[in-house]
Amino acid sequence: MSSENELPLMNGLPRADLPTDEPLVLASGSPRRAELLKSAGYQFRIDPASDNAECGICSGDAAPEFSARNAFRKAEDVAGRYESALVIGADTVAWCNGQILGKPRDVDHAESILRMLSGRSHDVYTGICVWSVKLGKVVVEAVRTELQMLAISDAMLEEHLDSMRWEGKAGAFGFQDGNDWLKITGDGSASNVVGLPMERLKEILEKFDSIADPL
Ligand SMILES: Cc1cn([C@H]2C[C@H](O)[C@@H](COP(=O)(O)OP(=O)(O)OP(=O)(O)O)O2)c(=O)[nH]c1=O
Repeated sequence: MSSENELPLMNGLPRADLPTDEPLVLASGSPRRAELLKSAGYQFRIDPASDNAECGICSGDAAPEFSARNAFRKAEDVAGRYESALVIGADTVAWCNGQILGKPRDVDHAESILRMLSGRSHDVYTGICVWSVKLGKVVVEAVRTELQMLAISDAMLEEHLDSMRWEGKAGAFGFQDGNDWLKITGDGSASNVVGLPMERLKEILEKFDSIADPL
């Protein structure tokens, strides 16, 4: 087990009964999402969406719409593989100063993202899509968590970049990595920052029949 899995935010995660008898499928290759679902006690299989299911960042996109759209597209891609499945798609981005900050392309990109976030308040949005193939119904939305990044010194930045903990993570940081320069402000969800809003997922599953839209 990695140290990421031992963080308190992975404990006591809420879980709901599924709204249909379909098998639960996580349409994501993110190890964090799998860990969150597993820690909450869900039984599921992992079947990541194809890389081309996601659309890239276009100018004018805002993070809530962008993350919800990509969560939908990932779920749609995977739902097409099943006769019966309750598919969860998700997409996480940081949002600062009107810019969407996704996963860094390389270390230079990670550095420029972190220099932008340093000392600033910003948001993390996770788009979530729950798709019932059998019912032909879907819920798609975006959940926001507000964070404050303290000013990071050059030495802290260098240590973080050298550690490679930025890799594959939106905003070039892992909240779960326990950096003391990152704080959630307000009552936002930590699991949302790490890739799946577990509290909202529980509500979506509980209310699925009444809130899901027909496809
Ligand atoms: C902000 C933040 C993001 N992340 C991760 C969650 C996601 O894995 C990743 C954002 O990339 P995503 O494109 O949302 O997901 P992914 O590429 O990892 O997986 P898939 O497309 O198959 O669903 O950043 C953290 O682990 N910690 C954090 O604090």
